[in-house]
Amino acid sequence: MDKVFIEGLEIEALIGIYDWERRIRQPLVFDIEMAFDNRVPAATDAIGDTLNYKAVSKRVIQVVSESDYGLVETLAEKVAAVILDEFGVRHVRLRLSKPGAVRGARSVGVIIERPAATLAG
Ligand SMILES: Nc1nc2c(c(=O)[nH]1)N=C([C@H](O)[C@@H](O)CO)CN2
Repeated sequence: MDKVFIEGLEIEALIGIYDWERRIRQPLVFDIEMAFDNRVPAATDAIGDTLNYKAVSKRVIQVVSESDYGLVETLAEKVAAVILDEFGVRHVRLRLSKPGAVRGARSVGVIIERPAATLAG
């Protein structure tokens, strides 16, 4: 399956389980891979036929900027759900990095893969 990806999308967020983290905003970095059949936009050369990575990026920035969670797991799940629900994506792989969270580590975080919910019946 083809993919559309967004790499290294840095967004400041209110995130963390400790008191000091509730008082600041911290940088998060998103790497997102979305399954999409790119043959149609390749044939038409029309932006309207694409999974528009700029539109997805803008929506992710909005969701993350307005979010307020303790765990990166919770935020990753929320962002994945928005991509699947609002952009008609059938499968998403999302890596959420929290650089600087652990001294000595370049980064920490989570990687999740979620298929779109299949309809019963
Ligand atoms: N699996 C996780 N472990 C930790 C998280 C998290 O969100 N998921 N968060 C923290 C703290 O907020 C940390 O980032 C502060 O340095 C610790 N472990």
